[in-house]
Amino acid sequence: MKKIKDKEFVPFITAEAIDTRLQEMGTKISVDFKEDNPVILGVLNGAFMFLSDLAKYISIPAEISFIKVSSYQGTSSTGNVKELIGLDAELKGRKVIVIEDIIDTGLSMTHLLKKLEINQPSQISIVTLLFKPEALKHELEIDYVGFEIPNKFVVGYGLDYDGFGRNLPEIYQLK
Ligand SMILES: O=P(O)(O)OC[C@H]1O[C@H](OP(=O)(O)OP(=O)(O)O)[C@H](O)[C@@H]1O
Ligand SMILES: Nc1nc2[nH]cnc2c(=O)[nH]1
Repeated sequence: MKKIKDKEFVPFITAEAIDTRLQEMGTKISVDFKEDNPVILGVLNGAFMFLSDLAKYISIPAEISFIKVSSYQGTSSTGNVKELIGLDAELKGRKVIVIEDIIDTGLSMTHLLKKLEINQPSQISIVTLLFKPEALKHELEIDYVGFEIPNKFVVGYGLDYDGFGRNLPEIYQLK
């Protein structure tokens, strides 16, 4: 059991299970983008730990950068998504790989894709560590999913509850 602020969380995905899955994902991405010099864009804040660990298993030349969009406060969606900030890589004609920690309703990713498309990349692929199929409200084609999970709030491994819990090396589920 893990108490974060006022809520209790139970262990859900171990650090070992995450590492094993990241090896598989990194290997697949390395094969699929071998010739492409892709631009890998991590979505802050949540994806910082996922991308830093995943990147170690990506063995091909790739540009890595981070961008930021935010829509969540506490444990439920506020529905309003902020602007995209921090995009410094040239995307025109390039293959872009977007790295998210979680796709829940799909609102953030839908919004982000619209913003990225303005920059005319040749392709955008979506990678997410966690995906809640039951929560999805916006149609999305997700190319690489680490774990499909039930529609329950999770923290750890980059994911926060009110800013806390991101540093936990494993993932916990709301009790
Ligand atoms: O599919 P959705 O329902 O839109 O939810 C997913 C989004 O929520 C989280 O970000 P958040 O806005 O909490 O920002 P953070 O990454 O800084 O924690 C997560 O990183 C995704 O971007
Ligand atoms: N921490 C956290 N952020 C989210 N953003 C969307 N869904 C979630 C979730 O389950 N946990």
